[in-house]
This record gives sequence, structure tokens and C-alpha cells, in this order.
Amino acid sequence: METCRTLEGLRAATAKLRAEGRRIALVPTMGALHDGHIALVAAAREHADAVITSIFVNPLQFNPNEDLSRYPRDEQGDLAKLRAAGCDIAWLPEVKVMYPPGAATVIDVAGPTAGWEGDARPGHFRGVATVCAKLFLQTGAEVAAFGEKDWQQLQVVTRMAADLDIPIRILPVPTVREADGIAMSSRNRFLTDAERAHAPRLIEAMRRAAEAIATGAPVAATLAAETETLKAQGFEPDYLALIDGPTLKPLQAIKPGPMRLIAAARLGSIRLLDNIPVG
Ligand SMILES: Nc1ncnc2c1ncn2[C@@H]1O[C@H](COP(=O)(O)OP(=O)(O)OP(=O)(O)O)[C@@H](O)[C@H]1O
Ligand SMILES: CC(C)(CO)[C@@H](O)C(=O)[O-]
Ligand code: BAL
Repeated sequence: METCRTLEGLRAATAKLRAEGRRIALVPTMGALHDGHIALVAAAREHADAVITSIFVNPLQFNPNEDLSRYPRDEQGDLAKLRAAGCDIAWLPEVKVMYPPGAATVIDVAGPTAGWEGDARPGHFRGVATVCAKLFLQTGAEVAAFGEKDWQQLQVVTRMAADLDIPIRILPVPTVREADGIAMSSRNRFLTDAERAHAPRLIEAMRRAAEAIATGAPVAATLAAETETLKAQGFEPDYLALIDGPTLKPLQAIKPGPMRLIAAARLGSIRLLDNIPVG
């Protein structure tokens, strides 16, 4: 596996792959890799001949009151995992490589950024869309793998690539879960043992609600009841909602087509984020 830290190095490495006729897939990450990320690398490999994984903790997508400085970092561990997963190139730009002095362009996506994480984290999706557009253009990848765990991000990035005519296919990858059901996430390590033992109550509430709604229970009352259950269990729920999958518009009743149940809830010092299909 080659490790690139400069744009010149990355361009030389990708030019070599293209000269060999290899199709490139990209896996954008912020590092502290777990099996969810490795599933993205495996999915990417199925759709291309070479995989680039980027590790970049993107300051532009963190709000001033968020956890940028304590975001987990483990470069050596990450590189070992990527090597074992058969990744071809690790792309590790420093902040000054990604955003050189004078950088003044950002990408604002409307539509799927409205509501949910867009409300909870103002400016977050501007940072995500900007860095993803840059990663797509820097690598020239034909495919980019994104986790369904970050459902709204997946829709935002898909919209952005389509709107900017970037010739890349966004590949959604199902959420990888721990044995007790919780979605793997780099921030889970900040849960205390007691909080970690408690965390599966969120996905359990979501599964109960999804099952009830799919079999005819009223949407608003079901979601309100499970929200109260979560509060009683020590969570601070931010939202628990039924949405139309691609547009993220809230639904008051089930309808044909893809629906998701999405949730965000604070537990201890972190916000748990999850979503599951309904029906
Ligand atoms: N459990 C998971 N299953 C599948 N994909 C995942 C999972 N967790 C993260 N991803 C995907 O990995 C990519 C990089 O995500 P990121 O580096 O932020 O990891 P993370 O574990 O989501 O961290 P965070 O704690 O910041 O949420 C994103 O496309 C994200 O959706
Ligand atoms: C897609 C991403 C790598 C962009 O910084 C980040 O938002 C993430 O890790 O999900
Ligand atoms: N996994 C989404 C990136 C973030 O929380 O900033």
C-alpha cells in the first residue's frame, strides 16, 4: 500500500493506476477505523480495481462547540488495518494541503441538507460537501463508498456529485453493527462502560417502532411513545422520525417506496446516530 501526503504524490500514484487501466474507488473517512470502514473498503474493491482510502479529520465540518480536538486519531493502527484490507493507496493530507492559505470556495447543497443533522449541526454539510467534492476531484475516482449509517450525508453527497456533474458513482454500504445491535462508530469509544451497556436500547426502540409502523400502528403516537421510553432510559433524544429515504421529508403515514426510521440521541458525552429501513 502506498501512502500519499501531497497532491503531487497522489496525482502520480493515480496516474500510474489509470495508465494500467485500473478503475479507482474512493473510501472517504476521518480515521480511527473500525469494521464499518473496512466494509466500505471491501464494497469499494468489488466495484473497482484499486481502492484509495482517505483519512482526513475535516475541520470545516465541525462546529466551534464540537469535538474536533478530541476526535480519535490512530494513524499507525489505521494504516495496518487498511493494508490488511487490501487498500492500494492511503491518502493522508494535512489541513494545509486540503485547505491552503487563501482557500475561499465552499459548496452549499440545499434540499437534503434541510432538517435533522443540518439543524443540529449548522454548517456541517457545507464542510462535508466541500471536502467530498475535493476528494472526488483529487482522486478522479469512478466510485465512492459511503455508509448508510450517515443516511443524510449519503443523500447530500449523492446530490452534490450529480449537481456538479462529477462523474462518480456513490455506492451506499449497509450499516455494520456490533453483536448487540449498535451501529459501529469511531465516537463509541467515548461511552463509559455503563453507557455502552445501555446504548443498544436506542436501536431496540427503533426496531420496535419500525415494526409497529410497518404493521399499521399510527406513526406520530408510536414515535412519541418510543421517544418517552428513551428519555426514561437516560437518553436525550434529538429526533426519532419516519422519513422518505431519498428526500428526507418527514412522513406522517407509511407510503409506497423507500422509508427510513432515523434517530439521533445524546448518551453521555456523545450523540448516537442511527437509521433503519421501514417495511
Ligand atoms: N457502522 C458503520 N457501517 C457502515 N459504514 C460506516 C459505519 N460507521 C461509519 N461508516 C461510514 O464510514 C465513512 C467514514 O465515517 P467516519 O470516519 O465519520 O466514521 P464514524 O465511525 O461514522 O465516525 P463518527 O464517530 O464520526 O460518526 C462514512 O461513509 C460513514 O458513513
Ligand atoms: C465523509 C467524510 C469522510 C467527510 O469528511 C465524513 O463526513 C465521514 O467520516 O463521514
Ligand atoms: N460520520 C460523520 C462525520 C461527522 O460526524 O462529522
